[in-house]
Amino acid sequence: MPGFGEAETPNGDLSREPCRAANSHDFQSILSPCYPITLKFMDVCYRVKQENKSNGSFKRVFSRGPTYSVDQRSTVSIQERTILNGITGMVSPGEILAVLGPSGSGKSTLLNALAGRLQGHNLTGTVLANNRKLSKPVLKRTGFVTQDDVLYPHLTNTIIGNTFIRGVSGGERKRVSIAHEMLINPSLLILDEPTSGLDSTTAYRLFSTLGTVAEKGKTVVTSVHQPSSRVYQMFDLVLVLSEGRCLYFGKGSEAMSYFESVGFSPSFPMNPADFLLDLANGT
Ligand SMILES: Nc1ncnc2c1ncn2[C@@H]1O[C@H](COP(=O)(O)OP(=O)(O)OP(=O)(O)O)[C@@H](O)[C@H]1O
Repeated sequence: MPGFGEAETPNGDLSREPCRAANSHDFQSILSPCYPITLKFMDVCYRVKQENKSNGSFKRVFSRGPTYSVDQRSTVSIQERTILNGITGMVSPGEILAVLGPSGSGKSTLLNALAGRLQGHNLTGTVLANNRKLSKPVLKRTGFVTQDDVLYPHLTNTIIGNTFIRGVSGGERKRVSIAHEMLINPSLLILDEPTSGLDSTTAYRLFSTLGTVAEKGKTVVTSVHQPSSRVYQMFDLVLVLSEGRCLYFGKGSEAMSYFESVGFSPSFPMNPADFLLDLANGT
């Protein structure tokens, strides 16, 4: 597994020669294919303001003709909701970081924050690539595969299609989206639910491919809903989210022993991912 500063040669081999861009920060070298990215994120929080409409009592109004009601005390209050709460972690070239958590726990929001896709004062905390704030050249070296298949749905004459325009299956479209992002030879590849719509064998194959991608010195961050145990063991690092908070960040292989040490262990052998999701769901 390559460490920071190890470079990929043009033929795809990993060399021990330090990557020039890791040591200098000139614009040209940052765009070269051998630029390895270590991603650090500290105390990432994302808050949104939400409108809460509450209807008070209704007054029945009687007049000639039909009876109708008037909303007398309809109020609108603005409430702040915390989607991500103090998320901290790090992932290096050659590693796969998997973000696990129940639906609505904040996985997509975190990936968007790490990919520099969330801006404004709603987002606080720090996201660094090689100890520097995310810059345009770094973002150009970042591939992002969204949860939805957004690849060319408007081009009705492609064989890709979308939900309504059948070309290829959803899973195949997903893989085309991933291949599309791989074309830019990203140093950092972020994938939101890449295995949704895939059967477990295909999901396993996909993660095997991502493992090969990581071995070439890329940094891979992915959210995943319900990985099988053989997929789980491919994750170097795991970050478990529950209602926007981090339940666990560390090596995937050490998650079970960590929870056992704090008094949580399954009563029978089970897929670590299932156990972690149960914990995140509070069951
Ligand atoms: N801009 C926003 N405004 C209001 N609510 C938001 C916003 N962004 C995210 N949320 C809410 O934050 C929560 C987390 O959303 P997010 O999509 O990150 O969850 P998730 O873990 O990826 O879910 P899923 O697995 O279902 O995709 C959800 O309840 C979502 O509705």
